[in-house]
Amino acid sequence: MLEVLEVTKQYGRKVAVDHISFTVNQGEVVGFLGTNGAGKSTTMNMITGYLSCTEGKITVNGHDILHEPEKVKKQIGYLPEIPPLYQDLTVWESLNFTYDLKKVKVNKKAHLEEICELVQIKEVKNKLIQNLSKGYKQRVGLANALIGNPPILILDEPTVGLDPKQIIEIRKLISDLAKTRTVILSSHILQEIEAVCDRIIIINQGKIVADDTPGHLVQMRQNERRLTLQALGEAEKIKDVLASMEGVDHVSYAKTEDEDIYEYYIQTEEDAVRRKVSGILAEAHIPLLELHHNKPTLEDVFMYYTTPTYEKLEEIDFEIIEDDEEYVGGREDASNL
Ligand SMILES: Nc1ncnc2c1ncn2[C@@H]1O[C@H](COP(=O)(O)OP(=O)(O)OP(=O)(O)O)[C@@H](O)[C@H]1O
Repeated sequence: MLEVLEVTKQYGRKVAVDHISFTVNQGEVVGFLGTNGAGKSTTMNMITGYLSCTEGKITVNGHDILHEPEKVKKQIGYLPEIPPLYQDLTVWESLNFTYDLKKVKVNKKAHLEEICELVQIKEVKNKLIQNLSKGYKQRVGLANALIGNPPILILDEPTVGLDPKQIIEIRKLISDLAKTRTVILSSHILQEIEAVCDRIIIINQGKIVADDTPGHLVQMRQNERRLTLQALGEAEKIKDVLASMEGVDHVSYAKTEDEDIYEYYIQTEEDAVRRKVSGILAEAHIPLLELHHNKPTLEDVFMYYTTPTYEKLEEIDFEIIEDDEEYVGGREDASNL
């Protein structure tokens, strides 16, 4: 079990990680999510002992990374964002070098061959690392992390910079590895996290803002129903009609390519609103052209926990005409969750 307890990291006056705590149990596959600069790499570097904590404590199966670094490091395989590979070694030389550094005890040749088979790098074993594609370099990085059979794998953005085919291959490889190991995976790619992880930790500005299963995080946003519709007529009048409906929290609108048609964005916590919209508009003799119910996705969850209010509005795919003060309230609620 990995335990991160009230851990803080300061770079000079910059607080990169701020009193975070979480536990990862054996066999869990945890996605570590956050925007650029949120503190993911700093946290991973502290867990793996590459960086010391300014405050707090990290233990792996009861061993403190600060006091028993060798014991902890033996249990962790780390694939940093940029794998540190000696470009002028062949793949096989690189693996041998890591094996020696890690002072692994199992039969060398058999162990390294098994890993080459697992990450599918047998065919490039004798190639110089500098001549490998980025996808293969990532596999070699992963192979290095697997030397010594560590039960915990920490992977920092393992698919960044890879082409779509390589991404699919590495993702499949991670899923296979996760069957028998504890994995902490940092990524910006939500489909990746959703495909591989059974738990998500979201970090924002150095603080943990969410820690749950992907399904439950999405479910918690179910209350926030959003309807998008297009209707024909005068925008302000239509907006007033929609806003007058019981259960509607907020309405905004934006231009479409057709100058008579605006798109309306309704925020509500009641499913009944969706059922009543067409009737209300018909009563007011307003032709309804389209109506969509936007179900929350993991992307919505991520945006909810990591986006400042003003960006949240900009992120919507059309020009916002209204100022939305209710979003400000919503944001404050969000940070309390
Ligand atoms: N060595 C350093 N000195 C000073 N500040 C640093 C250092 N390393 C990171 N930071 C700062 O600490 C914060 C967290 O950085 P970190 O690299 O952990 O974020 P991240 O979530 O991994 O981001 P990314 O997704 O871009 O890799 C950022 O504001 C970053 O600028």
